[in-house]
Amino acid sequence: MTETVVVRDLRHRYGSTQALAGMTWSARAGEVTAILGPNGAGKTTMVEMAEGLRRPAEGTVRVLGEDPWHACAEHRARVGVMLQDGGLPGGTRPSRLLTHLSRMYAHPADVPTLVQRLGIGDFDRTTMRRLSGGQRQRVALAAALVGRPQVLFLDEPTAGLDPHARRDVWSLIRETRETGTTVVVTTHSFEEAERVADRVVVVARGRVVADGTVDDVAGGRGLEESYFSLTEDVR
Ligand SMILES: Nc1ncnc2c1ncn2[C@@H]1O[C@H](COP(=O)(O)OP(=O)(O)OP(=O)(O)O)[C@@H](O)[C@H]1O
Repeated sequence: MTETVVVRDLRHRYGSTQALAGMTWSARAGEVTAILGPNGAGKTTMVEMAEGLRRPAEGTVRVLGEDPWHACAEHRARVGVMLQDGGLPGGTRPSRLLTHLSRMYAHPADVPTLVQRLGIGDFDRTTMRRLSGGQRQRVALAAALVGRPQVLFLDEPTAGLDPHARRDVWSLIRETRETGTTVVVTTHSFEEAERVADRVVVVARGRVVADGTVDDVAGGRGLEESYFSLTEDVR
């Protein structure tokens, strides 16, 4: 299987904080890779580098074979991004925004289908700024999917969602993987990792401390227990 996201020996400091201390992992096409790790472990910093939003001080990132920092518009159109804070304009209504975004792509997803799958129709007459956190989260996910990306980065996609919405998002993630997309999900939820991930990367203090299938990392004692022993010294 093709490795479509490759992170090699990434190092990065913010002043005296060593955010990344030699981070190495990769993700493959048609698989969901979950990145788990305590607050401050370096997940967001690393994902921002893979998205081309931040330039690594040292090390390399390749997404679909290219350096995301120097990538052209065509490359960026093949990568879907869902950020924690959404970054979506406040004055528009969800479907209008998604239709607008879909016109930026040559082969977009069908907006009414996305709206229906993510239950956006229930609040589609409300402007973005008046939506609840969970509703905004669903629109942010739809915005990441609308270009039918080959690589999809999801930063805590179900944080703050109710159980029904969480289940819908998980099935959408699995369906997206079935189309051959590489999905990279950062999460604090063991349940999420167990339900959607093919591979799990556990990070702590800017390094990978475990990497493999969910079963590999769980090591017969459950993902949660294994995670606590892997990251014990961090707190
Ligand atoms: N812009 C910044 N300036 C200074 N320090 C930063 C900046 N961004 C992150 N850091 C620090 O770098 C470290 C890694 O942060 P990062 O946000 O990458 O972690 P994370 O694993 O995504 O955490 P969380 O689970 O809380 O989202 C933390 O110690 C954080 O305080």
